[in-house]
Amino acid sequence: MRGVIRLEALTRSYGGKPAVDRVDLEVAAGELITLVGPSGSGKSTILRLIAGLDRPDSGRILVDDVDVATVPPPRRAVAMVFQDYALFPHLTVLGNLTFGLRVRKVRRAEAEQRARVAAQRLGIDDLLDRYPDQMSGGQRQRVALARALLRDPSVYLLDEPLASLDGPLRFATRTDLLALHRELRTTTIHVTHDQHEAMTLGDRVVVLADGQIRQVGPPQQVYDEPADTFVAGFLGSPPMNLVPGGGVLGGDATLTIGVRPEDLALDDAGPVTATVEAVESLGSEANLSTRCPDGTRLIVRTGPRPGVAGGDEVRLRADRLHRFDATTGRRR
Ligand SMILES: Nc1ncnc2c1ncn2[C@@H]1O[C@H](COP(=O)(O)OP(=O)(O)OP(=O)(O)O)[C@@H](O)[C@H]1O
Repeated sequence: MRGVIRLEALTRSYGGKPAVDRVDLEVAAGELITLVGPSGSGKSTILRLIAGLDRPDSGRILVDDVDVATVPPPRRAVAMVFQDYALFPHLTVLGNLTFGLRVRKVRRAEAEQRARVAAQRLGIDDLLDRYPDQMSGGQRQRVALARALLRDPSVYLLDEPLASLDGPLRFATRTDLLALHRELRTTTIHVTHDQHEAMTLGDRVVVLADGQIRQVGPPQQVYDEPADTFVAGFLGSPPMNLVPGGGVLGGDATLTIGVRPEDLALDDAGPVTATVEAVESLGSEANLSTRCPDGTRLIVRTGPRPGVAGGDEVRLRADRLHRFDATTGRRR
């Protein structure tokens, strides 16, 4: 089926250290999947292996049920978009968009017609005569996306395509990406280390650490039921409070107890006593940094204007706890 990707025990090492370590993953036709993980966790390497820009040491990559090992990069049914656009500086937007079509012997008039349609879709049809250095980062990224669109691939591979955009533009482009995917339903693998993108963009999210998959699932599920303490600490900002042994949150030495900042509340009848060390006000909400008598630090998310200040003693209630094995870190 068009757009199905299967990775089987995919492995790639550099200098004896695995960058991608026995990764198994199946991406369904039409799915938008997000790879997240800290810097160096192997996200880009996975994309480069699928695109054929690098070769695995072992394992298989199947695109549309075909083992792509012997298929050279230009003939793979994938289009990759990088963070740094990789546009030709000496060509106009129209030139950049039609270049690949012309190489594939599409006639000029048809190539230009198709380029105009793609440009319209991404809202850059008034920029066709500009050169890359006459555009903003956001506009260049749209050109890169339009160019990927023109390849009509089975699979899009997006490597942090929004990373160089900021603020409202990043939000707008993210929304556009989602709309585009809803319309085209082309299988997309999207790499990011941005929390918001991980939570909002994908049908499923894949959390990577040290080249290995830690968890795969719908974003909300991964957030609500992290498979281990790494995933628990990685998704969420501020991250989940993790207390080895449970301490003030109860539990025992075989457990690490986790509680998300938003699951802690100020409550005069709450069982946990703590001292406020700092209040970080974010306008729509506030984060309190608190410390318990046994030294445990707990971050608490409250609404705006929590009515407490540094030095105040408060009582806390935990509404939802997560239990992890103290030794393995796995969810229990
Ligand atoms: N060409 C290469 N030569 C040597 N080591 C490499 C090469 N490419 C990647 N690595 C190493 O492989 C590991 C994974 O790198 P990769 O770029 O896939 O991580 P990433 O998760 O995409 O990181 P980032 O978020 O920083 O882009 C890192 O330790 C990196 O240093």
